Amino acid sequence: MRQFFAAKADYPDILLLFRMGDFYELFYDDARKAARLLDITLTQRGNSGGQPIAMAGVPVHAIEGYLARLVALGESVAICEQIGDPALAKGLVERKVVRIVTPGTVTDEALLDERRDTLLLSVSRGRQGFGLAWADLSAGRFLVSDVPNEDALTAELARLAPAEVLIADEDGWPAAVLAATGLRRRASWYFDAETCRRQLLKFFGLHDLTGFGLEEKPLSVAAAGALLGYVEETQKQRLPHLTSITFESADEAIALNAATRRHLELDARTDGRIEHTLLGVLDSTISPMGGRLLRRWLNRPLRDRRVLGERHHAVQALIDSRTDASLRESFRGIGDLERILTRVALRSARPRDLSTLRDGLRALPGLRGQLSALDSPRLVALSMSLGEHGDTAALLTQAVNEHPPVLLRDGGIIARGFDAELDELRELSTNADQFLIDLEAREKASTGIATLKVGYNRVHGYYIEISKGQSERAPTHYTRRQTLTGAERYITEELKAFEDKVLSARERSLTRERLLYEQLLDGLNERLESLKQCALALSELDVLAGFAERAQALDWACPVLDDAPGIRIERGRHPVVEAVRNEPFEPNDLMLDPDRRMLVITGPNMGGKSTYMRQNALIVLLAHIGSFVPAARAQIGPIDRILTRIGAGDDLARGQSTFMVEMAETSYILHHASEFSLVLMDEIGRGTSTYDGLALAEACARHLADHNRAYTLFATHYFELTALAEPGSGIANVHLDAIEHGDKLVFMHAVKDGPANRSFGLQVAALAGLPRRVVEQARKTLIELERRGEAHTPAMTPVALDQPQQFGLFSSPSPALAALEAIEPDELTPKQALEALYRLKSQL
Ligand SMILES: Nc1ncnc2c1ncn2[C@@H]1O[C@H](COP(=O)(O)OP(=O)(O)OP(=O)(O)O)[C@@H](O)[C@H]1O
Repeated sequence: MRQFFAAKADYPDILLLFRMGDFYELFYDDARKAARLLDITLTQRGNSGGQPIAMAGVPVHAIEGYLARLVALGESVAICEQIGDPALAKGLVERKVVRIVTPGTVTDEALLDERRDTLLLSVSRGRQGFGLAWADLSAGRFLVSDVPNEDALTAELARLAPAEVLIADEDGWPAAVLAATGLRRRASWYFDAETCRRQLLKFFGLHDLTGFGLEEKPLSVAAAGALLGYVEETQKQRLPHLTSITFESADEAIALNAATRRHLELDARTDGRIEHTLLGVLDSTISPMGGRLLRRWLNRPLRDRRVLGERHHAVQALIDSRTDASLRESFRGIGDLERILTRVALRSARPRDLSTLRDGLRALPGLRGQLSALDSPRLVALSMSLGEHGDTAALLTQAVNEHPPVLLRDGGIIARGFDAELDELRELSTNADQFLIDLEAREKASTGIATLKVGYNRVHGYYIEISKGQSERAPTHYTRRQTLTGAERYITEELKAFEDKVLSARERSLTRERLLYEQLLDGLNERLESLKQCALALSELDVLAGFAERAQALDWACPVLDDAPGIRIERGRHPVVEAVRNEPFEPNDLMLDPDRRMLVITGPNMGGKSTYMRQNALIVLLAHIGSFVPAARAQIGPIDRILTRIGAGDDLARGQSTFMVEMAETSYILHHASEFSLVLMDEIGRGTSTYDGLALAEACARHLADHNRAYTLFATHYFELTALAEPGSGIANVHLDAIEHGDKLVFMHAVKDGPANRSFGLQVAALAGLPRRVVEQARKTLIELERRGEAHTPAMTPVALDQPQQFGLFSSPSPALAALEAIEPDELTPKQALEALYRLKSQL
């Protein structure tokens, strides 16, 4: 226990797994926590200070599975191993923490999600905003950025979805930070900008940070330094694969906040699954690294139209030359080079990593050959980045067996003919039998003793055995080793030498093999940078070829991104709805420009309003990651943000009601939308009473049209809003329709100009299975309301809206009005008139 307490003292905040024979044991609170998290049995063992010690354990052979579960839950774990051979230890075997596994720093293949980056994020703060630094240790990527305010920080957290977040142990952090998984508080001094700067300079061996563009960025530097400190502390080894820091500027990307990502279901549905998301439809990449790059692209649509144009052009070139299919075929054998290279750098690469790397590099000449014929600047650049790597492939071909075993431990990795010494050692152990047969024959011949035998036993080793009767004839150079009842056993110089060689040969061959393996890793590490480049180029080619495949399979078109403001989409479709529907999808156009900035979309429930709005956002987004789009034609001017307010989901966990969430998201939109933003507003105002809702919806629509001047799609059930589309307002009406066929409703799903004239709410309710009696009752109430409403519903004008009580469906006449109606002015004296006026006033 003393040993345990000493180890635990260094890791008070994380679970300590303490190796005891075939188990890793946890004690006290760690045991209780692990028992809860892992559903393992909590037991007791011995006493400490009169109290029983709580204990829980997991078997050593199953550790990776348990670690994976803990890490997924955001837990960190220190692993305390037995050092040295317990059989040789005098007394207690020595133990030491050799490995710390944290959610954001894992690099073991078994603990990582193959198609998703695992990020460690560090956040610093100052008067100008927040600094961010994040690293994907499994890929050797290290990036920083800074954001001016809490909103932008929240958006970045949603984009990066880090597995672990480091912050200074201080108060007042924004809610989004505090809600992050794997949140770890570190002492504030870890975030000291000057110390961090020195730390970065030391780590990268630099004199200043200008090369990384970080000289004037103290917040980013603080975040990066704190991150690096944590990584060095937990990894307990050199990190040669972190070679630089990239500054990522927010202006380069189309801004998407957390709500927009959620509403558009880019790579996860609200329930966290990826089926029926944009990524689910879009991802046809072959390699895991391609899959990860695509996810990064999807979460960060770019604004640089030159880069995007090159991507579109590359996809078109792959389609035109029909190269995409064969290219994709070559990717099948390539594997996850990016993560393999990290394991090479961290020296945890397994034998099969090397054979996969070898096979990948062997495929390069073929790939480059396929690319060389293509006239696309991006593909040419990628082909260059692939590099040659012929010598590395040759080295690995010579060095590594075609099909090496899984583990280094048992040898058999290094190929024959690569190293003479290893070959000889292996020869010795495998050819021992033949040597002994030969030796026996030779000795028989030279001594003339026909019964002479060569044998082996574990205690005495090799021997030559001669029966008692013949032992007189043993030559003098035979040394007696053992006497049995019927025989004598001897050893000779030659046999002794052979014994030494053979017995140690296996041991020596394994040692030799390990040495050669290390040398091989050294060699690969010298070429790490260019190999990493190659892996990145392969990932991008995989994504682009995947785009080409999708474009053809799903009939998508190349979008045009140009300077002319506006969004013009012909025959656009919703990629996900189209993919999951059995019936054909009805394509729809969109036309927005500076004179037609807002569409008020009306139509029946289930008519397709939400689908239409989202499809346009997804088309804009797809165009900005370099993909083709589900439309016949798409021409898109500059876009800076996509903002959405769609559907209502209670955020009860954060103590916000449906309406509160709706208004908070709307407020964000009104504060952030510019004339280059695409805004989707779905049924704003429905979370409150009719008048409040209508008034809010109208005011928001006006603000967006007049003030933000954003491209806005505004779906609503308030027909009153259709009156906003006055000439010169920049607002137009479009609608979706349905037709009644007896009891049935047929939704047309086609977007037409002008406002809708009916909502079909009751019909849709009936379709949804509402009891007939309820629907009938609703129908009666509706007729009554419409009768009353007709008398009171004026056109939608700003003046009318200032007096909302005048046009609502539920308004009942005021007593003052009734009294006024009863007054006959001609029959009143001036005094009575004045009194009536006072009475009326009091009735208001
Ligand atoms: N263009 C289309 N072509 C074919 N089917 C469509 C189309 N648009 C929508 N749909 C189908 O209609 C369903 C309802 O669409 P959506 O949710 O967009 O309607 P809505 O008008 O927003 O309804 P509500 O007002 O009730 O929210 C979708 O799930 C989809 O299956």
